[in-house]
Amino acid sequence: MSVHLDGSTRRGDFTLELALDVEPGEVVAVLGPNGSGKTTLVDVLAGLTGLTEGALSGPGGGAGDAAGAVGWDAPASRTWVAPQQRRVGLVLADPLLFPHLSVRDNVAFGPRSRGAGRATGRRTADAELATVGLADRAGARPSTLSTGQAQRVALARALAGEPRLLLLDEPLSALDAETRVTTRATLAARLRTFEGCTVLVTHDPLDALTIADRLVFLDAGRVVQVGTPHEVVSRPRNPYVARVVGLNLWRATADATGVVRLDGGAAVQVAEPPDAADVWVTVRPSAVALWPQEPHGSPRNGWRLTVVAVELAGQSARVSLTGRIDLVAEVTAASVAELSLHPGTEVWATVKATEVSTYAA
Ligand SMILES: Nc1ncnc2c1ncn2[C@@H]1O[C@H](COP(=O)(O)OP(=O)(O)OP(=O)(O)O)[C@@H](O)[C@H]1O
Repeated sequence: MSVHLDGSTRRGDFTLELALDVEPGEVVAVLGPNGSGKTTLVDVLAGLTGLTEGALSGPGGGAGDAAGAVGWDAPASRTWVAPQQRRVGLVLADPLLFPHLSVRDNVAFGPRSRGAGRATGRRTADAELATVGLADRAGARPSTLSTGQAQRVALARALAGEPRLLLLDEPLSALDAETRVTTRATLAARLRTFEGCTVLVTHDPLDALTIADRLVFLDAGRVVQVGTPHEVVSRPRNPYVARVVGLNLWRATADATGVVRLDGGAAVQVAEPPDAADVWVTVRPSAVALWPQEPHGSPRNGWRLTVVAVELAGQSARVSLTGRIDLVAEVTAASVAELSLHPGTEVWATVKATEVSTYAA
């Protein structure tokens, strides 16, 4: 049974207002800048914060009403289901394992607190630990686990309680880069067989793109874009979303002759005239070429711009430029040296018309 939220809540001056559906078996990733309301959303779903308006419904708590949705929170009708009755599993950045219990007893805690006997609780725990590759650490104390193992135990503990809604709030953010890769893979594999609803809050686009079926972007307490990873990557509709997926994005208007003019004035040559007047324009950073002087030759878009920042990552670099337009270019590390790219350097940036994509805004 799905989770359905359509409502708002207030925290001080901040208002979170959104509609969100999560289907069984679906993983929805929630992304957004700091302070956009991601944790507030998790708190609302978990029952730690109440709605001020609207309604939230989720799967029924007992085995018998598993097929039906029940109202979890609706201030107008004074409906309120307490957090412990919502069948919600929660995993945070900190695994928060009980230090005095073995790994097995940590994981058995969920089923035991729902009334399972000692033997059943331990059997459930062992089965869950096996699914996250930790069957051999069942007897260990949490203090002897690596950070990645501890987080996998936290996931097993949340799932051993057979939640209908699993909330993962930055579950990988405290891990180092290498551990993050392996833990992400374990998480993705485990979630593929989880039949309940999952909401994953993350700052990392890679988590969202590799684990989630659908992405929801929040900004200032509102949803700014929803889509599958493919839709979001190919057609961002918000500057924050474009930054996350690493694309240059502008709003623009197209006239009857097909000339595309960016908000801010610069005209852009495109290969195919857009089929709408109001459009989004995108350019991949790797499609931007940088030159010391104005290049001559094939028709292309060219602007004289000033370097604002250079970020090196391995053999490539992202170069932020400003001037007639703001643009990010991705060039080789060798070009950074050849063109002496550093804040203040003036360069020519060019983009072929065939590398400019447009779609209706
Ligand atoms: N208890 C509170 N009282 C008043 N305001 C709050 C409270 N908790 C959060 N806020 C405000 O609500 C807004 C949203 O916070 P929230 O923690 O949901 O954002 P977030 O997207 O999770 O941010 P981050 O990525 O930094 O964790 C912020 O402006 C924050 O200052």
